[in-house]
Amino acid sequence: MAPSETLKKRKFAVLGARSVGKSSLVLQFIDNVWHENYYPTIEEHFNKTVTYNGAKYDCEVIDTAGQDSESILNAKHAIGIHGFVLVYSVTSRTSFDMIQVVYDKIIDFCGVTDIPCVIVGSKVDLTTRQVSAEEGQALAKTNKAAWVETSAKNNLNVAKVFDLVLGEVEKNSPSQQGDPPASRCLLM
Ligand SMILES: Nc1nc2c(ncn2[C@@H]2O[C@H](COP(=O)(O)OP(=O)(O)OP(=O)(O)O)[C@@H](O)[C@H]2O)c(=O)[nH]1
Repeated sequence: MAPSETLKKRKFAVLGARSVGKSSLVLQFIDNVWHENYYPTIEEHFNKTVTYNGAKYDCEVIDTAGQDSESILNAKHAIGIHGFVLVYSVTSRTSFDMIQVVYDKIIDFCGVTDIPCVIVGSKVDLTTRQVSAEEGQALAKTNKAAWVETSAKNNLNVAKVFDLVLGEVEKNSPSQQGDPPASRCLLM
């Protein structure tokens, strides 16, 4: 990197129902590791430098605890966040239904109509599918979000998730030179 070139910082929150594979996705992206065992997450932060459109970005990824429809959105997972990764499992209709719930909580909290976001259908290596690709795409279209299906187990489309969310963030960056607004949330 040229001395004058500054690393752009971007912060992403990974949200979704319990056990959909958020941590597995993040760990595969950050460290290229895969764990079969399930360890519920409280909250973990990771950093990775990625290149997008020839520029280097220092990406902070927040792996959050699983949500349900009763969960209150943690302010830390909306304020100062540039892009959102919303994960459901293609093997769980309930987790798919949670995506709109979480999306709506974020836009309500931030007082905006849409957010830079990628919707992720995880665990496509499993044969017990409950949510079709068409349903995933339709949900993403409704919410003006990017969409992709992944398998953390087989490292399928994992890097693409973060490429897509970075793309959604940079799309909203006016000049694509400066920093885009971080979720446009204000603390009063
Ligand atoms: N077959 C398969 N299993 C997966 C995949 N991703 C995650 N799992 C499994 O699903 C279980 C839950 O994965 P986690 O990554 O811990 O899920 P999480 O969403 O972080 O869970 P919470 O911390 O409770 O929110 C674990 O047993 C993983 O091994 C995948 O791509 N394929």
